[in-house]
Amino acid sequence: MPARGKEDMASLHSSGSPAGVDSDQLLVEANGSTRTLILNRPKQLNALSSAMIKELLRCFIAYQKDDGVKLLIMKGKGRAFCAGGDAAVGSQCILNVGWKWGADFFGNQYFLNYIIATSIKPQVSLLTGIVMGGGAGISLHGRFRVVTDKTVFAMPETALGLFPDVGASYFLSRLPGFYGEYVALGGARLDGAEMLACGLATHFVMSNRLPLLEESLKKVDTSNTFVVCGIIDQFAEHPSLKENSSLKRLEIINKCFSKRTIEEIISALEQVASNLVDEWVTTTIQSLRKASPTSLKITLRSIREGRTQTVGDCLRREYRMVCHVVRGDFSRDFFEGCRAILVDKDQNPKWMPPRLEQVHEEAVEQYFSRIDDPQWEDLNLPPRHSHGRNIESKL
Ligand SMILES: CC(C)(COP(=O)(O)OP(=O)(O)OC[C@H]1O[C@@H](n2cnc3c(N)ncnc32)[C@H](O)[C@@H]1OP(=O)(O)O)[C@@H](O)C(=O)NCCC(=O)NCCSC(=O)/C=C/c1ccc(O)cc1
Repeated sequence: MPARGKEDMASLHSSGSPAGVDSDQLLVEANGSTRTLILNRPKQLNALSSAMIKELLRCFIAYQKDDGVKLLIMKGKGRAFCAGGDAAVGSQCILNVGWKWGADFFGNQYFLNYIIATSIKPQVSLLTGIVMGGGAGISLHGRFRVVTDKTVFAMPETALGLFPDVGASYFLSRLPGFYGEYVALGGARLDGAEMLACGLATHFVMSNRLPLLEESLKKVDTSNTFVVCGIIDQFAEHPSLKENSSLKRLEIINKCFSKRTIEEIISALEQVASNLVDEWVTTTIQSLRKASPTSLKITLRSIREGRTQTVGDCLRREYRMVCHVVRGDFSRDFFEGCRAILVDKDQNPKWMPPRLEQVHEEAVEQYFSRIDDPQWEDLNLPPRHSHGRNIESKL
């Protein structure tokens, strides 16, 4: 993985396709001083390819220095905003080319997440439809996150043998109480109203009004966030939480997901289930039982560490973790998860080790260590000013 100490784009095109090839996967519309970036792989639910990540990075870096660009709008074509990194192609490339392909893919993606988190130009993401994994990474670090009545958000990586990355240990660990642990471990799906209430989203707009909002935003000629916020406010609504919303169970979530270990979390949930008939508790226990035991343990530690770290620290730590995952150093659950969920689609992954008690503390510890390879380097992120904690719960 090349160092990223400078915002140097030369290395970004060294290992992938030449600039311009696959460029239809990301469309860019210019209107005055706004740029609309459109993810354009609707058949794959806009899953992020290596080419898309490089092109997004090129755009973001160019816009930071371009006085003619004042506002960025990000959206997806079709029924999804973005269902994550392209794990189907990615896992095959890693198997065929080697783990360094994966390290390069994730290094570029996390660098993009960092540039977004520290961007001096405001970004408005129009999050309608599916927003998962890498899709959250390219939007939730930005200043404005607009959700709709059609938004379905999740960080489902523990079901895939991975862990919530793209800076999720930063943005999930800042949610109210232990809601972040709940969302990260069980891959729970949140709707637009829930995202707004917990602070992942900044605005809720009905999906049929998004085209009008977009037209208004395209006329913006300033980077002033108060002005941009004022425009979105004109379209925004304050939806109520559904009766079965997980946010109405925050007391239970805090009690159970604050436990020190996964085993204790599950046992606390089982205790609740024995005294309360609530489908939500049963579903939550089932999701945890179905996920990769290794993923669950490294995820819990990642979210806990993220609570006190900067976004850059979180991404650097996640990069170490993901390099161990793609090397298959301690477990090959990621490859098995991609096979079961995205390639063969039998939905029946065989995790190894299969049981929580077989994932020992020493194995978890190793995911947080440097990679034992003389050519490997930590993710090198340039010092930049973050626009800070912008997760504001409305509970
Ligand atoms: C619930 C979904 C989002 C929608 O379900 P659906 O409405 O029934 O639609 P389909 O599942 O039929 O999806 C339509 C198409 O999009 C494809 N797709 C849908 N998400 C994806 C997707 N993340 N990737 C690659 N094709 C996809 C999906 O395989 C399918 O392709 P095809 O069968 O050829 O029509 C479902 O597709 C789904 O669970 N997707 C996986 C979402 C997910 O776990 N995302 C976050 C984790 S992804 C991640 O962490 C990345 C890892 C990665 C690791 C290494 C790398 O090198 C690169 C990346």
